[in-house]
Amino acid sequence: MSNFSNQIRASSSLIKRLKHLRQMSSNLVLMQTRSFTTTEGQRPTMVHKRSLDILHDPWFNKGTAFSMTERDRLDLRGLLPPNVMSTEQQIERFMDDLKELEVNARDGPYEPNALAKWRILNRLHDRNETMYYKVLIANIEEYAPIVYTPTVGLVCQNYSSLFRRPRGMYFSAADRGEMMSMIYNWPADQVDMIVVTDGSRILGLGDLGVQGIGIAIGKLDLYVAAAGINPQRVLPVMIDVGTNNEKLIKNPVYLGLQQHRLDGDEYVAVIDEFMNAVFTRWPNVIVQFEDFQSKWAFKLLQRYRNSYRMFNDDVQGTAGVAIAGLLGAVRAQGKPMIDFPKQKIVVAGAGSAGIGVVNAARKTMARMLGNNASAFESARSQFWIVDAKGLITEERENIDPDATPFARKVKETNHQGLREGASLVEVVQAVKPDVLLGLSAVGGLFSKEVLEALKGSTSTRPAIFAMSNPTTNAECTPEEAFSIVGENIIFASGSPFKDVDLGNGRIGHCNQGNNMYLFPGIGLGTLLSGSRIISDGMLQAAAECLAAYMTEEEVLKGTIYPSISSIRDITKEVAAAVVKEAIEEDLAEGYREMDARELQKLSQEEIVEYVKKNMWSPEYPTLVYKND
Ligand SMILES: NC(=O)C1=CN([C@@H]2O[C@H](COP(=O)(O)OP(=O)(O)OC[C@H]3O[C@@H](n4cnc5c(N)ncnc54)[C@H](O)[C@@H]3O)[C@@H](O)[C@H]2O)C=CC1
Ligand SMILES: CC(=O)C(=O)O
Ligand SMILES: [Mg+2]
Repeated sequence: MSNFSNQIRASSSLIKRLKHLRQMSSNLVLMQTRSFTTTEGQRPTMVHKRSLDILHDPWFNKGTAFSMTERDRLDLRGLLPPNVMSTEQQIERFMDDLKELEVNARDGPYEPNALAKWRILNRLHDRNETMYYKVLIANIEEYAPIVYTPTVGLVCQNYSSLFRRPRGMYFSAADRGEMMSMIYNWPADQVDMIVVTDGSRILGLGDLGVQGIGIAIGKLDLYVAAAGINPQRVLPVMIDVGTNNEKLIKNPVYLGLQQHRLDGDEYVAVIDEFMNAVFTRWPNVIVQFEDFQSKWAFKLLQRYRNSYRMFNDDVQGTAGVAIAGLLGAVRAQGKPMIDFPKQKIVVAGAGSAGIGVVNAARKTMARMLGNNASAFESARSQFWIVDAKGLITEERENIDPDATPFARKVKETNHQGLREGASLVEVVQAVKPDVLLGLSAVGGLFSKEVLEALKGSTSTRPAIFAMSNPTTNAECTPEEAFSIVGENIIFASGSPFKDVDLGNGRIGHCNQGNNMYLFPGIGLGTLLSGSRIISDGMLQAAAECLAAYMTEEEVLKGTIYPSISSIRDITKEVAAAVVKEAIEEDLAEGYREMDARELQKLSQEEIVEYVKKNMWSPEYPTLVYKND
């Protein structure tokens, strides 16, 4: 009997509790409903979350509509693009995107499936990082062109409408004086790798302002997939100092600051503040500068490279990849690498990438010639640089200081029948180069006339590097190169192209000459060596490792770069070469339990093993709840 009455008592108290809970939840729904039909003077909604947890909660997330005071109150500052939007603007942006998708799906002005694939992959990235990277690694050949060049270019061009869930951090000109506290809004305690851009020159697509964050995200995808950097420890960063792209300034749904770019000391002060903030919070982080316009790329590199762990991928990564390819082209002619200083090289483009390549190639030649002043001078004379104004000579007015060392001397140009501003065709006709290398961002620059002129090359196997990105900016296609110059050429492009069918079972091989073969290994090697800076020697070791990766048989067949399907293996080797060089230069300070003394003791094989062991792989860990 007493048992029975106990049960009655228990169930009536349970019913009371349930009623109470139901009342509470309907109050909550009421509060939430009210908070979403905002009216002035309305009671606020209490949230027990902060930072990314709010942005990832569909109940509370307002995306770009969070006001600046809310961003400050909820630790959201820096986690969203700087432009605060109204609900109407958000809906306009969303509808634009929806309609764009319909247009793309109907007539495919670019590559409609590529963008659709990016959207699907991006959603997977937001839902489940482990699965995302498993898919990416297993299908890298198919999906690198989606998360990286060329599709990432299209993504950046359309980022204001594609933007859904924020990824990475945004620092803007309006955040001056606040960055040191903002950096602590990032939820991860440790960050190993940052890719930062100011959006001023995204691939060959020009100034895309805040939308350039897409390139930082794409590069970090390769850091995870190729170098095995833990995805919880990467951080894409956009420094929004405005944009000089008038279309974006006028676009009502643009996500960034709608003002012209800061310049001069004001600009440098913003970048300085950012560098100070990130290295204060994460002293061991590595910062890769990406797609900064040439004007700032070199200056910032010189400013920071001796005091911070940083490098500029467009200047230094591209240079290393080009050198590996140029050495491969020498071997493909059946000559030893040491013949490299005899190569005549015409370069179209004198920006961060072009000048980066000629500087590094000149140093490589000089080293092969004895590494003295006369070797350095002699190496200079192997390069002809053509920019938007034609051949660069001493007679150029207002010559860019970075190009000055390569300006041809008047007596040399006279001797060759050339002159200041000579066209690319004239230069190729007169020089008869072994190599024609394009980093101009001008699609089709290697026209029929230019390629016809290259048929006069004195090389037994002329090499064409159409390295500009994305695909439409390539200086020529492999079909044009093989059909006009001949089947015996070496061809490489920055974005992927298919091999060319030359008939009768013969294939014209299309290499991808892209800094993706080096930057992941440079970053990983620097991290695992614990080097405080990234030295020229470490970059050179990376380039030489890539050059040596290809066998004699492969280069003779015209394959001077590896297939992207082996990028994880190449990256491991490149990283090991970087670690070894850092040890030899006495820069290595160690990483975690591997201190500097332990590193010194490692053999070549042990270094490779050490690198391999520290590469993250996408496997689900067992999760256990811990109440801190
Ligand atoms: N394959 C790869 O790994 C990489 C490719 N790139 C590509 O290189 C290109 C250039 O990048 P940056 O040097 O940073 O750009 P930039 O804008 O600083 O330089 C472009 C250069 O091309 C020159 N140019 C323009 N029109 C020309 C013409 N008609 N003839 C000859 N030269 C001309 C300009 O005067 C300038 O010197 C971009 O398309 C970029 O995507 C950059 C880095 C890596
Ligand atoms: C590949 C690369 O870094 C660029 O095109 O800028
Ligand atoms: Mg770049």
